Amino acid sequence: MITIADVHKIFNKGKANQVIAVNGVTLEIKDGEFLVVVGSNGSGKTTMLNLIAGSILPDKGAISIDGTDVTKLPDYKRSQWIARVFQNPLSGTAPDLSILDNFRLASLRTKTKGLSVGVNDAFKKQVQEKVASLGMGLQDKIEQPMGTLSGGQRQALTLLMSVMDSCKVLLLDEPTAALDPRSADVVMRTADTLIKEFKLTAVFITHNLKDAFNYGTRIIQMGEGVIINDLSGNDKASLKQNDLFDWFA
Ligand SMILES: Nc1ncnc2c1ncn2[C@@H]1O[C@H](COP(=O)(O)OP(=O)(O)OP(=O)(O)O)[C@@H](O)[C@H]1O
Repeated sequence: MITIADVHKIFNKGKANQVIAVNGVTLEIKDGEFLVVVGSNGSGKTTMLNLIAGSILPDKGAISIDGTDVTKLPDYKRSQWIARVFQNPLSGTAPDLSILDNFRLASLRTKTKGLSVGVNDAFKKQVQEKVASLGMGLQDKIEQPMGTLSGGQRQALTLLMSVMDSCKVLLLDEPTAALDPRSADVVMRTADTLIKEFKLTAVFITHNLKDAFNYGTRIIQMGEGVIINDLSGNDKASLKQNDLFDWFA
């Protein structure tokens, strides 16, 4: 469970260009919940994600993960719980290294989920099987440098690598924004499968209302640094796509 209690974030405090990016958000994200976050540009979505990840610290309020108060912990100390996939497919992988070596690096990061670290054939076979599960035909290219792959292929592999370790929380910041519709679809379906398979708690920021409608167990809308809509369970399931468009009217 992630608990966010009355969290505030102000940039350039006291200066002419002060921005209240997050203005007192209180939110409990349950274990296994797949939370979709929508909202207009500048409404505070990425700031909220950064606060959960620890890449920025709040000015006020508290954040805990699994009962541990992480409010003052920097991001590298929160990485035992949290994996993150960014909008830019170039983030998160080493372009000059092969797919296989990128998996080796990822498996060294923490204790792995179902993959033993190694340089042997067994490790290679395990990586090939994992990569084959994406259905992108990349299992025959695992010796190829990561930088030679398309954005969609890289993003799908980044997802796979990010959930291999013992993380419980997956943060997705517009992971498909730079992808063509077909690749975006593959990446979203991969994310959905991995979230369910590893019983992850996920927070997914998107401007794509179709994805916001199709994925997730709960949806919130942010506006001017606060939560202005919050639907889960049957309320999320019975939401119509047009209702979602109306949120932005
Ligand atoms: N490092 C920063 N320094 C100053 N202002 C910032 C910083 N980061 C974010 N802001 C401001 O905080 C507000 C919220 O930004 P944030 O990126 O969280 O919004 P967002 O909802 O993710 O927007 P978008 O949909 O455009 O990505 C914006 O006004 C933004 O300009």
